[in-house]
Formats: sequence, C-alpha cells, structure tokens
Amino acid sequence: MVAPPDNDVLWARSLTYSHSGSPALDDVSLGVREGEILAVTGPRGSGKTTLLRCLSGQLVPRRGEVWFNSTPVHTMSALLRERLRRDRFSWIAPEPSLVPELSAWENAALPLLMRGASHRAAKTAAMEWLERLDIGAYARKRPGALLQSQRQRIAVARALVTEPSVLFADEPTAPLHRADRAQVLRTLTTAARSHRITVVLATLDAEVALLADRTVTLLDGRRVNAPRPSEAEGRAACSLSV
Ligand SMILES: Nc1ncnc2c1ncn2[C@@H]1O[C@H](COP(=O)(O)OP(=O)(O)OP(=O)(O)O)[C@@H](O)[C@H]1O
Repeated sequence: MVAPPDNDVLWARSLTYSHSGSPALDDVSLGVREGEILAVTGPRGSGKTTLLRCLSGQLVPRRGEVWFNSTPVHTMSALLRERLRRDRFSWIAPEPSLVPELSAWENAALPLLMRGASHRAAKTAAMEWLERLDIGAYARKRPGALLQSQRQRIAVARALVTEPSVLFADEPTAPLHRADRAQVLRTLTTAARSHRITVVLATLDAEVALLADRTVTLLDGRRVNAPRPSEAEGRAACSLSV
C-alpha cells in the first residue's frame, strides 16, 4: 500500500464518488500540508462539497483512498471515522445549524462540553472566540434572537474552539454580506495560521480563494489543475497512527 507524503496531513488518491449513481467525483488526487489553507473552487455542482465530505470521512469513496496523517480513513469503521471527526476535525456549513435552546456561548462551547471540559474552561474558550469574531456582546442571546450573520459567526467560533487539526469549511461565508465576509474570513485565516490549523475551504468566491495558500479547482467532479508530484505519488506505507 502507498501512504501519504510525510508533510501532508491529508492526502487523497484517485477519489471517485457517485450519489445514487450520479457521478460527483472522478479520480481526484490531492494533498494538504499541515497548517496550509487550501481553497477548493469550481462552479455549482462541480463536486466541492462531496470532496470535503470524502476527505473528512463523512462519505466513503467508491474508489480511491483518503489518509489523515499516516492513517487510512477510507478503511476505518463508521465508529472510528465518527471519532476522528469529533476529535480532530471541525466543519463549518454554509447555513449555521445551532441548538435553538442554547445561548450563543453555550453553542460555541458545545464541542468542549461534549469532550468533558469543565463548564468554566469551556465558557472561557467560547467567550474568547466570540470576542474575536466581534459577537461577544451577544453571548447570552439565543440563536433565534440573532441575525443570520451573527449565527454564522457562532458556528465559526464553535468550529475553532477545539483547535482542530483540520477545519473543513464549506462555503462558510455564503450567507454573509461583503463586509462581514471579509472580517469573518480574516479571523478564520488568522486563527488557523496562528494555531497551525489546516483549512480546506470550498468556495465559489474568487476573493475568498485569494486568502488561501493554494487552490484546487474542480469541474464536473474532476480536478482541473494537475496535482503536484507528491500529491500523485505518496510514499511507501510505514507505521499507522492517528
Ligand atoms: N445527496 C445527493 N444526492 C444526489 N446527488 C447529489 C447529492 N449531493 C450532490 N449531488 C450531485 O453531485 C454533484 C456534485 O455536488 P456537490 O454538492 O458536491 O458540488 P458543489 O461543487 O459543492 O456544488 P455547490 O457549489 O452547489 O454546493 C452535483 O451534480 C450534485 O447535483
């Protein structure tokens, strides 16, 4: 078996996926270096979301491989993939899905509370991220009392609060106005760089892609720009550990 190049935290080879028989990804290979911000661009329906879902272990490719560090994700059980997603990854969706009964800070703190962090530690960390995202003043409000742009900032805080190894962001600023979009993206990318969080960012927006270190473009489920040599080749497999 071939394993990812040493400095790639995520590596995918020849990913192929169909949704109920309709092709969504076709032979896509890519690598993401630790701490890198990678933009995945392409028109609507080109396979961006499907790629992020395969890379994050939400979907198992019909063909091909996904590796996180030196661990094959494509052969993991559903339980292990779920644990990997919970412990090492975060996800930001285009529409924030928050718990309506919880306040803003409780929503942001939820991943830490679910991991068993103390109430005080979880609240402190959540408040820090809410402040950074300029919504500290709304920490006690419930999502229903907030604007969609404020709710999306809470979702961003919730994704960053655990300082994941990899943050998957699927059109994270789609619901935001231009000014909000720039501020949220600046916070997200600054936080990622300062905490060495790897980011895979699906976007239709060329301006958003400019903030990334590198861009992979999809068209009809295929990669348009050629993989760099290490993305295509990998290395001989050795020890496997998450
Ligand atoms: N759950 C699903 N069932 C059936 N087909 C799907 C499903 N999800 C995606 N598809 C199809 O797979 C292809 C790739 O979709 P995907 O959502 O990955 O693309 P995308 O680039 O993220 O699009 P968008 O920018 O609109 O979110 C499209 O043809 C889409 O219609």
